[in-house]
Amino acid sequence: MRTSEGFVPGLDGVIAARTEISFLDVDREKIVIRGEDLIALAKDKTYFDVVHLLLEGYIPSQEEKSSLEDNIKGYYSLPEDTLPVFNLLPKGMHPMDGMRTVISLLAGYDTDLENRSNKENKQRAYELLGQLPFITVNSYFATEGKAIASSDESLGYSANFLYMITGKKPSNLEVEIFDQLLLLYSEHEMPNSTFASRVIASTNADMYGALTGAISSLKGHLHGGANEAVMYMLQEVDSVDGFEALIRHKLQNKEKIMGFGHRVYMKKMDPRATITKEALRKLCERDNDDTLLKMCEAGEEIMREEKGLYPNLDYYAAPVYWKLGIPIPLYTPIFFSARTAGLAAHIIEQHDNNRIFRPRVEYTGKSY
Ligand SMILES: CC(=O)SCCNC(=O)CCNC(=O)[C@H](O)C(C)(C)COP(=O)(O)OP(=O)(O)OC[C@H]1O[C@@H](n2cnc3c(N)ncnc32)[C@H](O)[C@@H]1OP(=O)(O)O
Ligand SMILES: O=C([O-])CC(=O)C(=O)O
Repeated sequence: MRTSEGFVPGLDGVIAARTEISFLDVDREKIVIRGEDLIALAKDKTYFDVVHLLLEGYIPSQEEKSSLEDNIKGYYSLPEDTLPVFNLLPKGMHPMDGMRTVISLLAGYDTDLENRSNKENKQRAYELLGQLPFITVNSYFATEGKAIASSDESLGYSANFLYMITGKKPSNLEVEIFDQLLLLYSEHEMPNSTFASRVIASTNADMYGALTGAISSLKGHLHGGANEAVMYMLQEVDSVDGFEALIRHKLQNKEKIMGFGHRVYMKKMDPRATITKEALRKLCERDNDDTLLKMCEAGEEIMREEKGLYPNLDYYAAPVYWKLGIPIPLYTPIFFSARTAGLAAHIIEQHDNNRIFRPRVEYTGKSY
């Protein structure tokens, strides 16, 4: 819908940036990242392949990937004097708000904060990616009143991330599935959070500021917060019949069902959801219990029949997180942590070729 003055509610379909980073090619069911298809990459590449692709522009060789992992491992911990801030986070605060606070604080530890060069920005992004598992997990633990967890540097990035969350050495299957989730969440063109970060970066604000804006955006239930909402909904019942009745009841009450619909995919399945559905199937097989899969499939069926709507990534990601033993308040923080690779690429691109965002309005106020 475009009004006579050119106003498009929600900027639906409006082109807001020229980018070399990514594009959703819905017709060809591809999520194009610097010329590669994320959906194809999800089958045989890892999160760090995509981190390298996003920040360096190409899929790394095995050697380049190992050196990237080693480099990022060097940033697993935070400056010692930032640690007390975790204890100051109020109990019961959502960890997304804790993360927003800690990332904001890190700006004060950047000795070259006003440097927006491509090289310096990339270095910042790598340091943050190294620090994010610590920030994510401990923002949750602190707000739960639990002791700070430390990293295990003998483990790979995804294995360590999962280990810090659960306190158990994860199996190969668990690491593979968790890494694939990080990869799938890493970048998605111009969602609200990416737009928010580019708008902030366009004032020449620093990366920490742009990322804290993105965290705030991503927390909302219409965006990243949906994965937590999906799991709370699944927990309301414990059977396929119960879930069907719940969804029908919500639809009758004209409630939105979390995990369905998407501004760009609209009446099509998010291709990432097909992959997470498969991951859920594997975890259900491992547990010899397919209740969660059957519940989700029943919800999918009702939404297709009643609304012509399909799952987005968050719908099947939620039960996958659950099966991996991850507490629900960490679902959106993990999304943000993975997405920092894509967000950083966008912030860097904005800084490298900037014009401040400053749109106009259609005035509907009192006459003057
Ligand atoms: C990884 C991610 O961040 S993906 C997004 C995660 N968010 C969610 O899962 C939240 C649920 N989904 C939604 O709220 C929406 O589909 C959004 C926010 C994702 C997209 O919003 P928009 O593009 O503005 O679509 P909009 O909300 O206008 O929906 C269009 C129509 O479909 C309906 N609709 C859209 N999503 C849903 C839903 N999940 N449940 C029920 N109805 C829905 C709307 O009510 C509207 O119906 P109407 O035309 O009769 O009024
Ligand atoms: O693209 C969007 O609007 C939301 C989304 O799926 C994502 O950020 O992964």
